[in-house]
Amino acid sequence: MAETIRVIIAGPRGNMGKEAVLLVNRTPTLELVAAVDSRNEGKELREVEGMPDESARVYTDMERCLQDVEADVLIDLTNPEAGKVHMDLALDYNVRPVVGTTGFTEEDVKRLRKKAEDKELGAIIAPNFAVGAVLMMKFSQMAAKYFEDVEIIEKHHDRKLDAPSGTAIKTAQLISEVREEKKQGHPDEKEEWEGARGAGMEGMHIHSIRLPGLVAHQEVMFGSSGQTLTIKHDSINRESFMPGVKLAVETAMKLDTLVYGLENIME
Ligand SMILES: NC(=O)C1=CN([C@@H]2O[C@H](COP(=O)(O)OP(=O)(O)OC[C@H]3O[C@@H](n4cnc5c(N)ncnc54)[C@H](OP(=O)(O)O)[C@@H]3O)[C@@H](O)[C@H]2O)C=CC1
Ligand SMILES: O=C(O)C1=N[C@H](C(=O)O)C[C@H](O)C1
Repeated sequence: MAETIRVIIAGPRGNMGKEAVLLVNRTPTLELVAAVDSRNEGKELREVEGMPDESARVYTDMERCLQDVEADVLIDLTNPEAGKVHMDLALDYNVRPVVGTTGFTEEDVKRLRKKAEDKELGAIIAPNFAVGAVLMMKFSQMAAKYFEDVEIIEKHHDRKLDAPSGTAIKTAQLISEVREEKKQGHPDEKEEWEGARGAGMEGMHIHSIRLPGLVAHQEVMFGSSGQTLTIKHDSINRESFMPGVKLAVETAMKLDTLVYGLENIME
């Protein structure tokens, strides 16, 4: 039988954290050894409303948790500020971080990769754990070889803190690997209302929509003479992300570097 992976979850009451707790709870090869929350210090997780029957202790201080508990992997699903601090601390304490939290810059990723490699630890930052979303990004990268003009439209629930989404940024980065920089639209185009053309990266445009009722959705729309191509993905619940979280936790145990993006570990 495979060895059990000891997991800490940061953000267990959040939309994603809740699903991650259920994932670990139902997976025999994973063991929840602690949770890091912004409240509920010292409780057992099962005493926290909405949590399953897990005896793992809740900490409000990540460093204290890492000092007290023997763990293999930290799953972080919090917010950009906390996520960065947590990831650094996990590496300090030889715990492999699997981070779904978005809002990491390219500089953050570079610095953290160096730290993971210095410590010979696996680490994963995945802007999107949904397999379909990863395929949508890969297909968009393929399409970008044939279409120079592209607009990314990402749509999320209105509780989301960061814009553009981590997925939209990653999509633009993957496209930019195969596409020459190009200013799109009319050369004399002028934004009459600031923001009308969205955010920009190397001439690509990213539009962020936030509405109650949405979960996580993205369309990558390409256009050339006489045709458009739209590649679209929808996550209609947070369970959609969990197979990717499990894959990332298992893979982090075998790596000695930081991987940014699930496409790098999907067979
Ligand atoms: N990679 C992926 O596939 C996905 C990534 N995400 C990303 O994951 C992150 C979380 O998303 P989501 O679950 O929707 O957000 P939520 O706001 O629902 O959950 C975040 C949780 O983190 C808690 N938290 C905040 N600060 C700390 C801290 N310092 N220590 C411990 N817990 C803390 C919050 O507690 P409190 O409310 O008390 O502040 C809250 O319970 C976001 O960055 C989002 O973009 C989301 C979906 C998929
Ligand atoms: O905040 C979210 O909900 C999501 N965040 C990630 C992102 O920023 O891309 C992944 C997914 O889109 C859901």
